[in-house]
Amino acid sequence: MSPMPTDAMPTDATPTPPQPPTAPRRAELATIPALLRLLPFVRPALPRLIAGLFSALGASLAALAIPRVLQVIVDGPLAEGARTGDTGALWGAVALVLGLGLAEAGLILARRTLVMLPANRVEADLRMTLFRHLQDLPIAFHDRWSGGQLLSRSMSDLGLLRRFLVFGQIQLVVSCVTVVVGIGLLAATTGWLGLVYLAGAVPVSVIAFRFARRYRVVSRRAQDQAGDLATTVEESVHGIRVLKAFGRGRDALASFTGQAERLRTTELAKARSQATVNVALTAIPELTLAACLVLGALMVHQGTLTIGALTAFFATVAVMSAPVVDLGMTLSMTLNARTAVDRYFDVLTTTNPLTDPVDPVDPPEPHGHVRLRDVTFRYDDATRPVLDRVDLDLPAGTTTALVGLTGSGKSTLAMLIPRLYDVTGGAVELDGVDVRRLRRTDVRRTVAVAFEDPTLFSASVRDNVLLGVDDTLPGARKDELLAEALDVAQAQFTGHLPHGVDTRIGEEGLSLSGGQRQRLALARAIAARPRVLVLDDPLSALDVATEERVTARLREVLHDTTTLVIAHRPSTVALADRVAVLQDGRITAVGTHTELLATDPHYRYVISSLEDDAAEHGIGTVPDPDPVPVLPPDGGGPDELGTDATGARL
Ligand SMILES: Nc1ncnc2c1ncn2[C@@H]1O[C@H](COP(=O)(O)OP(=O)(O)OP(=O)(O)O)[C@@H](O)[C@H]1O
Repeated sequence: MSPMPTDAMPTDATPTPPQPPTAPRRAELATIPALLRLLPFVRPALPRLIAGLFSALGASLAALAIPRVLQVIVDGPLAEGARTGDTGALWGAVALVLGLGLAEAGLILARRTLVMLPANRVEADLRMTLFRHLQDLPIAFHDRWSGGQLLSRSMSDLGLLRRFLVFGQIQLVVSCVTVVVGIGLLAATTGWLGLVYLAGAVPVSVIAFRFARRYRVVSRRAQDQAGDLATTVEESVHGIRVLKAFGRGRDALASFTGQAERLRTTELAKARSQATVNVALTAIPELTLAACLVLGALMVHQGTLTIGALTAFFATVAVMSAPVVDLGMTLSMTLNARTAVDRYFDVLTTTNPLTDPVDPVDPPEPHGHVRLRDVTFRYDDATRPVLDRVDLDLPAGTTTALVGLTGSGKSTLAMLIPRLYDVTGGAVELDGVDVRRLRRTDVRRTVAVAFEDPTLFSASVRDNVLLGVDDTLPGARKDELLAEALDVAQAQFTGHLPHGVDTRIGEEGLSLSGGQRQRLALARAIAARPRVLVLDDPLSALDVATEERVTARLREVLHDTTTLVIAHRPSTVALADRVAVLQDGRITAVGTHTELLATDPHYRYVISSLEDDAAEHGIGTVPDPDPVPVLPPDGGGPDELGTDATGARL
């Protein structure tokens, strides 16, 4: 996830100016083509949605037929009854009106029933597709996109789309049909009166068009701001310990309040725009109606219109008034849905450059030989490469420690091996095959990683540790792997958890200490029984005694596994057969710890600074067989990585 936005951590309570959305955006389509992008998802639900649409149209036509029947009643049986006192024919007409009313109610019920279920299905499909795509997208994508933006796109935007499918789209079509048919009927049956009413449609259309243009912009802004706000909530909850420890709760609150205020302002602008259009859409038809009342009365008086026709005119206008008054709401729902579609497809159309090859190579019998050939790597938004023509050979079954100053690119190099990023030059090879020519599943079956910052999921210890284990293995074998991995990682504490290895841990489960979490992450990497193991400083949170026990057990089990261990503590170097030194993006030396101490001043310098750190924190160091004086590299001035000659960070 992207780093905390600057306005999430202000130094004072002054509201910061509106920020651009943290997520990239693309060129926009017009509303209808934009909404049609949903078609592949909506297609399975189309029969029911179309049936729902016809039900709604039927209900609308039944409503429009009632005024026609009223006209017939008023001009026929009612006028006849008033003259002759015979009301027999009236009851038949009343029964017809009742029948039409019941038909309208029944069709509305049918519409709701038909549309509700498929719309929920479409929403679920959209959500699952997005989640699958997010899982597939490379880390580089997640570096750029904030969590809140992805959360709001997969939750609130899809909720908007469901509401549009259930109500908005049908209402839009039905409103248009009702208004067009209604105006046609009025013009056909009442002549001038109908045309005067039609004249009111001109300002209504202009206002609706202008509203749509304005509302689209503000709707997009609101949905983006909601995503940014969700990011701030996520980061504040995630970083609650830091905020509390540094007493920055008030600042976080001020920042959150600023963002929430901006969202409120945008929502108010939305509501104001909608209210204005609603007033216009209510007032214009009412004014037109008043004019029609005067004209209608005159026409009846002149005998050019019957009372029945005038009654039917007003009854028809009553049926049409609801869609016209609701037009503002229907339009805003449509535009919100359109924004949601844009935001959804912003993510879904992001292509993954890190895909399986068209013609993958079947992996050879895995031995675990890793080779980085002339590897260059530059992050997308960086100006210069982190790794520059790196050559590193990790023979099968060997353990290599990677050592370098902070920021020298160790973690980056480690992430290239399981192909979490693709090299920008050169190649990473597994048993002689470029990892880009292998299926990603084959690469990740061969390579397992334990990161320094261990992520545990809201699941049992068992599920967390067996995450990388083949699902098809028999239960007894999985139990064996679990027990061995927990033993190697010295995670015996899991036996004392309330439900042992079935205890739920992670965000929604039991909280564990940093060292306990690290040991489970290490156990997870070991349980996968990979041919290649990448350990990114996996022991940093352990105390000296535990680290020693873990190191001893790791040495036993790693004897036939190719291991690259990133060492931030001198004692971690003890795990390795040999050490590779990373400096200024290049591997500058490879050898045993003793050889490098004797021959490589930069290595001595790095080890010395690691030892200083370790001493400061009271943790283990590598027993030095032959102490060598530490020389500062390159004359001892502060280097570009921000350390001084003593290795202290500046
Ligand atoms: N996602 C990213 N996007 C852009 N630059 C990045 C990204 N991740 C790391 N970097 C940059 O790449 C360089 C190397 O980072 P890396 O984490 O690989 O170093 P490291 O040697 O593992 O550091 P440390 O010892 O502190 O963990 C740093 O300058 C860092 O700022």
